[in-house]
Amino acid sequence: MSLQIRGWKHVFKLDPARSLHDDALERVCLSGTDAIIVGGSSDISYDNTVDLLSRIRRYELPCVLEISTTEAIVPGFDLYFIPVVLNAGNTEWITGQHQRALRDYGSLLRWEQMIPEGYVILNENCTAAALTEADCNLTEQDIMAYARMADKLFRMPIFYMEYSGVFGNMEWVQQAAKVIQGAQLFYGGGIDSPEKALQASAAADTIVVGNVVYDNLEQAIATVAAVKVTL
Ligand SMILES: CC(C)=CCC/C(C)=C/CC/C(C)=C/CC/C(C)=C/CC/C(C)=C/CC/C(C)=C/CC/C(C)=C/COP(=O)(O)OP(=O)(O)O
Ligand SMILES: O=P(O)(O)OC[C@@H](O)CO
Ligand SMILES: [Mg+2]
Repeated sequence: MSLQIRGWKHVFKLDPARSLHDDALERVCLSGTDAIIVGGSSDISYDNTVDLLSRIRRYELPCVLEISTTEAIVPGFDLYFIPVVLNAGNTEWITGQHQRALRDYGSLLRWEQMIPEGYVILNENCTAAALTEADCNLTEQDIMAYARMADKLFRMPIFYMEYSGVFGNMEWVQQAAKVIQGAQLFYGGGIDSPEKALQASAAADTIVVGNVVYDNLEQAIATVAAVKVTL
């Protein structure tokens, strides 16, 4: 299993607050996806995160925690993604919680496991937009500025275009891919078929597939083969 995120084309995002039968989890973990991200924007607890991690650990694939609350930072993940919501209206989600976490635990961290994500939330109706009070009323130029901010100004390893719940504007994703150089472009939101997976994968480096795992498992599994060439 590879922890080099650079090579990841497809990842599933599983939500500790939602239930997934063992058989479904097995199909997800054996699907050929590059990694599992554990994360969500509401009702995430230490207990439901530990539970999901231990179930995923039956399988040999990378497992990443996308931190959404300090109360649910569970040891034992391969990597930790740390969202920084660049278009958050409330600075708690840009530096506020991060500063307090670093103040309290900064000297104990294994930095090689911590990967910051420059997030831009683009679906104004998603839970994360409400939580972070994100300004989603953005033009293409605004978004490209955020892409450059993540990539060139802050040199973040990941720029994440987050449309959680709806399929986004692929032209904007393509434009972002053109303006960033060092950062890896993650796209997530509304991928619920192989066709959409292919479209998103043509624009972004890594696609993130979430809700469809819970809504239509067959379609979710089919997104993997759509973007990953098996030799
Ligand atoms: C053992 C160990 C590793 C110790 C580490 C110690 C430690 C404390 C390290 C801290 C390092 C650090 C700086 C942490 C940051 C702390 C923190 C809480 C930061 C805030 C992160 C943040 C901005 C969260 C916002 C929420 C967010 C953007 C979530 C994104 C994911 C998302 C949109 C998921 C989809 O959610 P879903 O619920 O599915 O939503 P829908 O309803 O739309 O489907
Ligand atoms: O749940 P969906 O809409 O697939 O989005 C995936 C992911 O980007 C959510 O953080
Ligand atoms: Mg979701």
